[in-house]
Amino acid sequence: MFPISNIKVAIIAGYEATSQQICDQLTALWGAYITFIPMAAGRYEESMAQDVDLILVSSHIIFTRSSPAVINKRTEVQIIGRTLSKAGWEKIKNLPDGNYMVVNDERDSAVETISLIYELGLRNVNLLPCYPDVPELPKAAIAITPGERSYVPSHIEHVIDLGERVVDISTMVEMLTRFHLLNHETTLILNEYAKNIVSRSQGLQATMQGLIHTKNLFEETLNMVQDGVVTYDERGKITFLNKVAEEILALPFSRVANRDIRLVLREMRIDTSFLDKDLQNQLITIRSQNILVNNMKILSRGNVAEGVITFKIAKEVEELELKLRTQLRTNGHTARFHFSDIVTNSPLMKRLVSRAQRMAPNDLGVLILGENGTGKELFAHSLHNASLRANFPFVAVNCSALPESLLETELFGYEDGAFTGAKKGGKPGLFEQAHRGTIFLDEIGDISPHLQTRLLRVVQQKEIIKVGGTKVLPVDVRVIAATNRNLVTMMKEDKFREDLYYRLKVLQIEVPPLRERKEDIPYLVQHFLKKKKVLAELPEPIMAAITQYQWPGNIRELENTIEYLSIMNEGDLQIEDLPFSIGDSINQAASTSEKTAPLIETNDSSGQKLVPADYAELDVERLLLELILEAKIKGLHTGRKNLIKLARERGILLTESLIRKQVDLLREKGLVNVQIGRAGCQLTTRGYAYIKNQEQED
Ligand SMILES: Nc1ncnc2c1ncn2[C@@H]1O[C@H](COP(=O)(O)OP(=O)(O)OP(=O)(O)O)[C@@H](O)[C@H]1O
Repeated sequence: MFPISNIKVAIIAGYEATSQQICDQLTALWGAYITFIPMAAGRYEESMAQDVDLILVSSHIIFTRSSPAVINKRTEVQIIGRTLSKAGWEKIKNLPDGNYMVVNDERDSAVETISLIYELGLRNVNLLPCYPDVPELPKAAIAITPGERSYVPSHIEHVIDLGERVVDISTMVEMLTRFHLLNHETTLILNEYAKNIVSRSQGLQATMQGLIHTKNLFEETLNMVQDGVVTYDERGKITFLNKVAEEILALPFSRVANRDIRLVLREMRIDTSFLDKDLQNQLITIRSQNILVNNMKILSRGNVAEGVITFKIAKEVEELELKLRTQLRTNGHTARFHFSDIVTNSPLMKRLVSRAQRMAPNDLGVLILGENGTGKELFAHSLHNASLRANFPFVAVNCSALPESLLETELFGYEDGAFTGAKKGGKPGLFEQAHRGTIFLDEIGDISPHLQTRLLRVVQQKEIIKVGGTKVLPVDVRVIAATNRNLVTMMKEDKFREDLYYRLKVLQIEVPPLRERKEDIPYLVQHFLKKKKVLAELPEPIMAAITQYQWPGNIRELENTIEYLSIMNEGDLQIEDLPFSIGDSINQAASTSEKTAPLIETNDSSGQKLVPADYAELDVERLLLELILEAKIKGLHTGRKNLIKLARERGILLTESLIRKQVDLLREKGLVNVQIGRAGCQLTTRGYAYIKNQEQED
């Protein structure tokens, strides 16, 4: 354990009694911070033998009397300034003109007291020194003495006792500053003390108050910081500990103030090697707690470095990180599905689900293969939710959705200033955001060779380097990848890295297409109808058509079809209400067996006869522009499917290929804009004008 106070100060005065008296005064004020050792002038050696941090001498005279040989050159020496108490000063401050003897235990002390009284402002009196072996007693009827009544000549009847001289404020401030003890608490003590003494240096006191205020403000601010902060000076002496640092080290600042930082840490069995360099976030152990430590040197005075150490409790950082990750999960990085969401009636699929359930708690990578829309993502979500990482983020990335450079910065993040326009402070990548969770790399077969190489590093070494950075960041992420492409063929064609393939496919799941598990179709239809809550079941002919269809878009296509039928439903669903592709394929199947059958010729729900449009008679250009406008007004997507549906409502049958061709022509004429993706086509200003003109002509 540390002693109550580690700072030792020797007090040397002409007489032991005087040094004891000064010692008592100072101990009463600062005993909690400093140990004072009283010494008589004749016993310097003894005091020097003690390893003290400072020697306080009662006057210049005592200092010059001591033999230089006995003054330890390394120990600092400070002269004690003394003054009068307010009560003592009150007794003399209005004395009338005249002679007064000033009595003390020795000549030097008497002279000192005289100069003090003059300095404090009593100038109208004539003060004469008087001490035990004075050659000639001064001619005065009144004696003034600072607590040394016993030396007053016996014939003097009128004695003014000023009381013991007291240590001046400036001496206290100098001593406290030397030991970095000037803080809020010590300032309060100083202020109280100042009320009862006459200060010899009023100006200095005011300046000091200002400095103390600034310092207190600074320290209060550091006490509000949530990290532990320790500062030390160029000699390695501790100059400040904020409250958090006191808690982490379980040490009050007063016990370590001005002590060597290395010694203090070593006494606590803390590895001090971090003090030799500037470092960030090194993990050390303090009192069985994992602490992240930062050490920074500050060149504030010439070339000598002072230092600042900050401590963070690693658990708190982890908790914060966890909070951030929980937040991330609520911000979208979360797995929505569980194995129980996989609807199936196929023995093949049931076996697959049970295999996947066994893979889930294992931390190995999983490669999911299968055509588009077969449910690969559903499996990835379910694997994560059934794993030990379920409480951490699930980050899904579609590798084919972004251009290479963007995908790279999304995945790995970038450092501050990595490229023009890079966000200040850099950006964390998705791998970082998935830390302790799972990253799902969908369409992995679409990534470039360069990214394949970068990915290999993460999968192999579990570490990333940000774009434009050099720092290696460890990440703890499980990788689940999926693709509809044939990676084995791609490897043979040198389009996919073999080492990456084998790393990814430690565990493999192959989701069969819907046409290979037809028994799932009615089951899934029922499931999606229930979800839509519009229809209880589908009419038999539609159900038959759906079961017959090959479903190239698999479950996604089936789900969309059910959604489409729910919208189309007006109580009497017909086969022609099926999306064109399905109806088309059924008809194609029919036409191969019955070559004479018309493309589509039936009644729709309104009893209107639908026939393929006679395009020669139709202003297809105008029709399409109107349909696009109508879709826009109805808030529908302007894709081909909706345009076909709207045309049907007008009793006109359009084919997808006709629409595609026609839209191309309209675009060339500047009447429509075609946007890539799901945005579909939009009328241009010219397109609107065209319709308007046509209407006017009509
Ligand atoms: N067995 C199933 N039970 C219920 N819904 C399913 C099932 N399989 C797939 N789905 C649904 O079908 C849609 C497509 O599934 P998912 O996105 O998982 O397929 P995918 O194979 O990842 O597709 P892609 O390769 O195009 O990314 C989703 O809405 C999903 O919820």
